[in-house]
Amino acid sequence: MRLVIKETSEDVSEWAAKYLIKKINDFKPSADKHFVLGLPTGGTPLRMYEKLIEYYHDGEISFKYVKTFNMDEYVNLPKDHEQSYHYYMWNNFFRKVDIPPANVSLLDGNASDLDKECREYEEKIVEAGGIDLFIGGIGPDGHIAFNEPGSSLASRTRVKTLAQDTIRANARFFDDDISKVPKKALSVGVGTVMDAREVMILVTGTQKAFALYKAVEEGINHMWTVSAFQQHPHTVIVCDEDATLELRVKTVKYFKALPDVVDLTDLYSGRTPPTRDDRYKQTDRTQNQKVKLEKHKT
Ligand SMILES: N[C@@H]1[C@@H](O)[C@H](O)[C@@H](COP(=O)(O)O)O[C@@H]1O
Repeated sequence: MRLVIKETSEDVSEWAAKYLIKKINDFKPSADKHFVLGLPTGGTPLRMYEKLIEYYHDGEISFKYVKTFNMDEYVNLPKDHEQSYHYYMWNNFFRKVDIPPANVSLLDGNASDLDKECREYEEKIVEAGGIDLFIGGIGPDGHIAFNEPGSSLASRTRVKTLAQDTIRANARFFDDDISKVPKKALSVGVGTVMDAREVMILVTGTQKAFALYKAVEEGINHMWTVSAFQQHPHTVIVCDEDATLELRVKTVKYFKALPDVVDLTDLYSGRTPPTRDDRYKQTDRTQNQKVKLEKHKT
């Protein structure tokens, strides 16, 4: 396991976005060789998605040959409900990049046979060739996806009843009304994520500090399901300073002293990254060219 400690949550998002871009670009995906990506929802990865969209507009990354599998979805929440993970993913990411809709897989929490839905999801992952990189976040109780404390560390995709802590934590998305939070969800299992070739977990904020300590410094324990990744050969946890508050100084110093997991400074191949203003200018230029062409035609 590698722990990458960045100063702020903004730096975590930037690092995670660049890391993913490097992984996809190094993979050189094509029509017959898709990069298969596991994706999370929640507040933590939101800024990473925004950055990926910006890099997509800058021409640094394409998702044309990427297939995605999301971690989880609430049961019985309509897909177009603002808090459904379908809504989150389409509105915060998918429809803003060039991923073909057919390449997107999300669990259907409204399926008539939920067990069948989960079984087929696992089969679909296998058919896609397995997941190259699974990105995840964690709950304050150390759960990954919806693998609540006590979940089997060998679990596969299935229906999960949410823990009271999770319902409470997610009430912020449902008008702070606990009664509105769905009580069940479909979730990939810990075993499903463990099967990925690589796992990247994002952890930010003091509210996650105890979970990070359990994940890194204590033993593997099904009461803190993220701790399972100590046994994964390629896990990188990216966290901010706030999330390290419960770690020993020794642990923090050790990980900070390690050389970078990968050099991400070459994303722009030595060029200066375009600023937001540059991007707007580019858009203006494209629009102006279109107007000129139209005028030329008439
Ligand atoms: N099922 C999701 C998890 O996949 C997510 O990691 C967690 C943390 O969310 P946040 O990033 O908003 O703290 O929330 C939910 O429980």
